[in-house]
Amino acid sequence: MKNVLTIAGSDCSGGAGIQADLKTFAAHGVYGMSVIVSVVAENTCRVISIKDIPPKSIADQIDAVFEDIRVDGVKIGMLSNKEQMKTVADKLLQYRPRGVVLDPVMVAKGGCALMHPEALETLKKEMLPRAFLITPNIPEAEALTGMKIETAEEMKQAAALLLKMGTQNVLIKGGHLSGDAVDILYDGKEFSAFTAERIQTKNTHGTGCTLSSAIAANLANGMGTADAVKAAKEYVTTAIRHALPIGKGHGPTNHFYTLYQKGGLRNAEL
Ligand SMILES: Nc1ncnc2c1ncn2[C@@H]1O[C@H](COP(=O)(O)OP(=O)(O)OP(=O)(O)O)[C@@H](O)[C@H]1O
Ligand SMILES: Cc1ncc(CO)c(N)n1
Repeated sequence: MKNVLTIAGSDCSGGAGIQADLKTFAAHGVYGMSVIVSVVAENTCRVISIKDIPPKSIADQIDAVFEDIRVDGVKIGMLSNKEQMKTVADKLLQYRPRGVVLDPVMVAKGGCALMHPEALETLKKEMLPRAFLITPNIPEAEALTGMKIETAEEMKQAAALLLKMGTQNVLIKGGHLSGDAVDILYDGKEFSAFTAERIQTKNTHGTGCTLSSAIAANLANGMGTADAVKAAKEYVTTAIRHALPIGKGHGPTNHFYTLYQKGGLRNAEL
């Protein structure tokens, strides 16, 4: 079995962050581990408070994992501030794990900032060059490039700019545009589009976390980059189509449906 680590924030309501990542890992048959960088008191409606974990504790958690266990893949989500980013970047340089998928989380669904805006430059300089693949949504790609992105052509231009910042692959997610949900992958040589029909639902809490974790798990399981993204896109589309009407706001993605279809769950009520 492959071992995959998520470095991200905790969502106590279970729909996004570390909790979404670990559920996604389990559904992909990989052994999940977690380094918590921030405790976010949030639910499907709002963020109540954010408690950042001190950099020393983040470094210790990363050491605890790497000194003992082979790490076959890493997903990085919410990083709240510059110091946390520098700490994680240093540890990535020290341990040099393969297949780092960086989801540059900036803002929660309801509009609450999960990253301090002044950390943007550190994200660009310290984190992007350490990533095998980054998965920004449209507003994140706009913040990172300074471009306005409204069309597939502009997504491609932004992806090319992001690649120049040092990451090896870029997947810009089109969830925030209208029409089909089209994500565009750029590996420095060619662009590939991954298209899914847009599902009419308000239950989209944790979609980005689900997608990036599924990609990290697929890469760890030995898939090539485009195949890993294709399979992850199919996974997240199914997880949104069958999203759970839990909570009063944006309900979470469903990590059980694919397993259930394959007969992998008994006595589950879906
Ligand atoms: N309504 C939808 N129907 C189908 N696919 C969707 C829908 N909304 C988002 N997606 C897809 O879900 C994935 C996550 O994209 P999205 O742009 O929502 O990420 P995000 O904004 O980072 O999510 P998060 O809420 O976790 O921060 C992408 O593959 C996107 O195309
Ligand atoms: C902890 C956490 N990470 C990421 C997101 C973005 O979905 C969120 N809402 N909460």
